[in-house]
Amino acid sequence: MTGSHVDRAAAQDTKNTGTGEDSVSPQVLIRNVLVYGEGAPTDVLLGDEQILGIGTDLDAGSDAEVIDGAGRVLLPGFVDLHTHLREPGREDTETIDTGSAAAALGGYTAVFAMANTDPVADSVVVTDHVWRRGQEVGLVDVHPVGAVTVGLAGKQLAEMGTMAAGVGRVRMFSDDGHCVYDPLIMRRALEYSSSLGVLIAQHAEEPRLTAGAVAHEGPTAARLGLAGWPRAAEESIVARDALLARDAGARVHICHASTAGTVELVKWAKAQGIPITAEVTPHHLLLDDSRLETYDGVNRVNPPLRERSDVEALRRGLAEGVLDCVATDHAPHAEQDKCCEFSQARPGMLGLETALSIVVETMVRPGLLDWRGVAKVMSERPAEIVGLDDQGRPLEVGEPANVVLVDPDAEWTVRGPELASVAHNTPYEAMTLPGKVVATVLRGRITALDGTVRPATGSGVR
Ligand SMILES: NC(=O)N[C@@H](CC(=O)O)C(=O)O
Ligand SMILES: [Zn+2]
Repeated sequence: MTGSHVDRAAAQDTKNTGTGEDSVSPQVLIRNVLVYGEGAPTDVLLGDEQILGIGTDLDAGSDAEVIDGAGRVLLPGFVDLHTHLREPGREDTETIDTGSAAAALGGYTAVFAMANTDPVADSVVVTDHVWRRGQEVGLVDVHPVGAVTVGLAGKQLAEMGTMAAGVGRVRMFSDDGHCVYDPLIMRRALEYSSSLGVLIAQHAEEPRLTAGAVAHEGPTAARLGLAGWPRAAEESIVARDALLARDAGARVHICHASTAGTVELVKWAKAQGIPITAEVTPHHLLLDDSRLETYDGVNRVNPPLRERSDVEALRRGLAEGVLDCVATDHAPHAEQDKCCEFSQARPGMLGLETALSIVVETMVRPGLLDWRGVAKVMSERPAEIVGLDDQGRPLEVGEPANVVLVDPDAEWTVRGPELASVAHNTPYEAMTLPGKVVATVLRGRITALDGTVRPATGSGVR
């Protein structure tokens, strides 16, 4: 049994024996905070399930932990639709424990753990394990993503229905890391997903166009002698899948949009009424392929860092709502898999603990998003896209007590070894970034405060 369950049982006892106001058990009082960064400072009182009160001079009683919210912004807890936690299989790079810690420190109250583990999450045994382990750790809701095809091999549909019906209630399926390339398989997956009420998330990469590719196809890769990944490899699949979704009457979600053309295609598809959604990663909002000059493997990622014009288009697309949300594509890799020659380095970079700061740097500071906009792209839209009704909810009395407290003015310097992940492959090493998560609260329980994780009692988190 997890600590949070124990806490809830204790709170339940209080409810049963207490009287009147005492019967509610407040856990956390945040004083003088700007809700969504707007209006006048107010107090927010969180119970073990719900937001109990928003107003001035709230009285929490002696049980509650008080957090100073002055100068800080309160948002709904973040939801990440794209996280690689590497358990089972590569626990030398990340585990559900360490990844959950990174998520809590990054302000997340729910993450979606991608299926490219070993064994692949193509069966209910694996997806239920991921969910259960996440609940035991108790720092963030770890929703398993199921594979679309058996072994991510693209040949045969996985048992999506069984995974959706399991304890882990899989809501999203993806072969991420691989594209569901065969259009017939993709069409069947979309048809099946719409009858199950689940979502297919596509890693859009036309594999014949990217064979051997390690970097964005452009002048930089040409000069550095790196094999190029053309924009068309992504865009052709985005266009194809929009059309397949239209015909199937199914929703499709585009993982890690990286080109200006993808933004245009998603915009076009939405204008046709096609139920398409898309995410963008923090690294594609900040970094471009000039990073490759050093041949440092830390900058290798799929899809690759593009050109400045793509970065600008992605920012605009996110600001305008063409791109729906930010997803980290947190992808831990071992030192030995990153330090080698650029072309040999594994693609992927850490993202959970730095996502908010990159969004502040690329979207808030330039005036492209206000804090309500940040709540939309990091909490509300991702929760809506996967149909989570307990996350990304408005900060109102009676809504779930899943929140993140942000210091918009704090600056911090990123040091890979200080991050909670087992692996250290952050592309922001030694960079000073704006905006810091002060506290994360999941169902009224503080999971991270002032840069320290608060393990649930008995969770076994190290
Ligand atoms: N993004 C990456 O470069 N790598 C991801 C897979 C993926 O998201 O495509 C990984 O699992 O390492
Ligand atoms: Zn991917």
